[in-house]
Amino acid sequence: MTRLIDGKKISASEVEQLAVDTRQFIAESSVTPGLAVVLVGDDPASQVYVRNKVKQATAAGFNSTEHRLPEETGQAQLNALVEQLNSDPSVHGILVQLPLPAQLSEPEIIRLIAPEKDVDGFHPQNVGALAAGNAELIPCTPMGCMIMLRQTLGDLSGKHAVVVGRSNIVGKPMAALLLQANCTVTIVHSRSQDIEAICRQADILVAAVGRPEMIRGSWVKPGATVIDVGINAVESGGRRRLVGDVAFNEVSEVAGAITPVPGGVGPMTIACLMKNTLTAARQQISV
Ligand SMILES: NC(=O)C1=CN([C@@H]2O[C@H](COP(=O)(O)OP(=O)(O)OC[C@H]3O[C@@H](n4cnc5c(N)ncnc54)[C@H](OP(=O)(O)O)[C@@H]3O)[C@@H](O)[C@H]2O)C=CC1
Ligand SMILES: Nc1nc(=O)c2c([nH]1)NC[C@@H]1CN(c3ccc(C(=O)N[C@@H](CCC(=O)O)C(=O)O)cc3)C=[N+]21
Ligand SMILES: [Mg+2]
Repeated sequence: MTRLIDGKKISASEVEQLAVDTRQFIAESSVTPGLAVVLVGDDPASQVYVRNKVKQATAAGFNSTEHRLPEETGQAQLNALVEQLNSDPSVHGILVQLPLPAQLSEPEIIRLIAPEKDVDGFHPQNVGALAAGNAELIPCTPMGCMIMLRQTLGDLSGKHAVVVGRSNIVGKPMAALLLQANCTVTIVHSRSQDIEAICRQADILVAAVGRPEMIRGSWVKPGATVIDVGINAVESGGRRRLVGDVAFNEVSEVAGAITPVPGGVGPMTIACLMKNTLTAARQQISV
């Protein structure tokens, strides 16, 4: 029988522990961690994530603020907001929801965020620290995947991990964390050849592609652990629903353990954002 990795449940227990740690932090420091989420435009999916983030931040005992800017916002205007948040001592974590509208530069805004407040872990300084194996602020989605993998498998040493996708926000940091955990890591992407055969070698298969149900049952080694990062909205029978990058029904007949969509990686991402916010607050008050 395949084991379901319940991200909703694991994230709830992470947030519960975090609320305890936060209460203690506030008692000792008299500082309440603050998270600022910036949303440019009105992408409906982003609005869902932002709402979930603000809700979880409140549950963890943080102050949280939401900054909504119109779709046609210019770079100078967004830069000014980030600079204001950088210099606001009540804000310990800043998250700018991606992707940004086309007229705005993502690299420019990511570089502008104060590295110690970069709770996404996307600033070049934090990316460098991750590559060197000494990061404090680790990208939330890969961190959430690692928590689920450790809970499922324990020590990951020597396992062959295959990551499908090489984005800066998921694939690359995921591969870095798996390497740090002593896995043998293979990354495949849109130019790779014979992806199926490579996936079939994986003890750990992480799909972060953005293609609905691309990974089929025949691509998976019996007993493998499968982590599905994909969040894809599809229409079926006139209804909109979410599916992952993994064909869940097929793959769950082969895999040893698998994450569902929804209820897998998504809630873990938000729990890890909260963990990073507390980490950031700790670092900022200790200087
Ligand atoms: N659950 C969560 O918390 C989160 C979920 N997501 C979801 O995860 C998925 C991936 O997100 P993200 O990393 O931002 O996506 P990107 O679009 O930035 O990257 C997708 C990656 O997949 C590769 N790819 C695309 N098509 C294929 C193919 N046919 N075969 C092999 N590789 C392919 C691309 O290759 P190339 O580089 O060559 O173009 C690229 O590296 C999306 O569904 C997204 O919604 C994202 C973030 C958080
Ligand atoms: N700067 C930045 N950082 C991000 O971390 C970031 C981002 N931009 N842009 C978009 C992606 C996507 N993302 C998700 C977060 C939570 C869920 C989530 O909570 N999903 C739930 C519910 C989903 C639903 O019902 O819509 C689930 O999978 O069960 C999904 C996706 C973070 N991202
Ligand atoms: Mg992207």
